[in-house]
Amino acid sequence: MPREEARLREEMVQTGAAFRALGLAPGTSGNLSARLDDGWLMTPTNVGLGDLVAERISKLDWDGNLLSGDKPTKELVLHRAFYENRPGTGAVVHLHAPHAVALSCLEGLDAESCIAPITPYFVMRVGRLPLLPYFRPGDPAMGEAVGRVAPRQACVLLANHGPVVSAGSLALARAAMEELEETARLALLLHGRPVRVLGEAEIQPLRETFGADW
Ligand SMILES: O=C(O)[C@@H](O)C(=O)COP(=O)(O)O
Ligand SMILES: [Zn+2]
Repeated sequence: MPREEARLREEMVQTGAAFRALGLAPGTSGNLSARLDDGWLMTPTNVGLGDLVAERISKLDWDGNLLSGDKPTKELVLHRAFYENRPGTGAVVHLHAPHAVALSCLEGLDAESCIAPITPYFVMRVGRLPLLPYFRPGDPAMGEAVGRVAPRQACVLLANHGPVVSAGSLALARAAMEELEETARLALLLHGRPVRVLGEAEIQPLRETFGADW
């Protein structure tokens, strides 16, 4: 096995365990993927992210055919939507992180960006967070909807389901996901209160300096 593939498998195991330890991956929810030179690694379906085994992680070719490992996540279409529509995507993470899931169940969210720019770090790590409609998990239509926004947005929130984050690497996707969850917690804490959000003049230099995915 190529050294980079072996390294990525280990990184997926460690990342899954970290999400579980943080309480962001309850039960068998959530899935991770990472890009290889000749396809993708994806977490198997129905396996807790805290219980991943490196050799059993699914390896797929660019057509989505299983090359080795266990049956892949049912959200294959969701992950592919980012890889195929967002150049530079090196990893995709979907979790049922509790505050982000709670937020995804609220009525009346701004579908263009359902968390306001309340802190600079959210702007730098996540940027805008479009809310997509509810889809049954694994629904190919969800992949199509994600594919339409992926060229412009690195992260989305699926209504009544949870967040999906793409980034250049698994480490960056993890950082963005943790920031998204923390900001969702803050947004819920602040819900119903008058909130000062960052203005365009404050956001612009953050975009320029950190190249967030806007
Ligand atoms: O919500 C779902 O069913 C999936 O999105 C999920 O989080 C876990 O599915 P698998 O990756 O197929 O286990
Ligand atoms: Zn899910």
